Amino acid sequence: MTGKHRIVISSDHVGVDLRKTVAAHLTALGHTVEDVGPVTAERTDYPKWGEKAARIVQAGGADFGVVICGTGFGISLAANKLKGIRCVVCSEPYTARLSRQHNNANMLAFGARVVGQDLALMIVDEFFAAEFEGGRHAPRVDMIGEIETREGAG
Ligand SMILES: O=C(CO)[C@H](O)[C@H](O)[C@H](O)COP(=O)(O)O
Repeated sequence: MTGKHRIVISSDHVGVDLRKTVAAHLTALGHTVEDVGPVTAERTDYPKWGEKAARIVQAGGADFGVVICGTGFGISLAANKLKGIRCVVCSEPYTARLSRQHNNANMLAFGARVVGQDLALMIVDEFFAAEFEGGRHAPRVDMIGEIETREGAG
């Protein structure tokens, strides 16, 4: 999946400013960005924003999701509750690239209290420039889906 993507982005209250910066950056790069909020930085709860973006990715309404909270942890944990979502927390570009190449991550999370704006944009650029390599990595990613299936049936 090279080139331009459909990307949904959300945050909690901590990530609002960084989310708007990242959304503008991705739009300027030619991606189609759906910013699902929140609009203001009024205190809110990260699980609902992680779920909101993840449901859109899961339903095929976006190719990828970007979610931002204070650390990236809470909002990624919520997103990863949905079957088919592989949301990774990245605080630097190397793991962002590898998460696409090896893990076929379909959502990227980071913390607005962890990374600054410049580093966040480097992380995003690396994530969206990389492609899943398939090969030996494909059955491992499939195994994650099989765990989800077994868990759902249990
Ligand atoms: O990082 C987060 C969750 O993993 C959140 O963005 C918040 O920073 C954290 O939950 C603290 O919330 P607060 O109401 O801003 O203190």
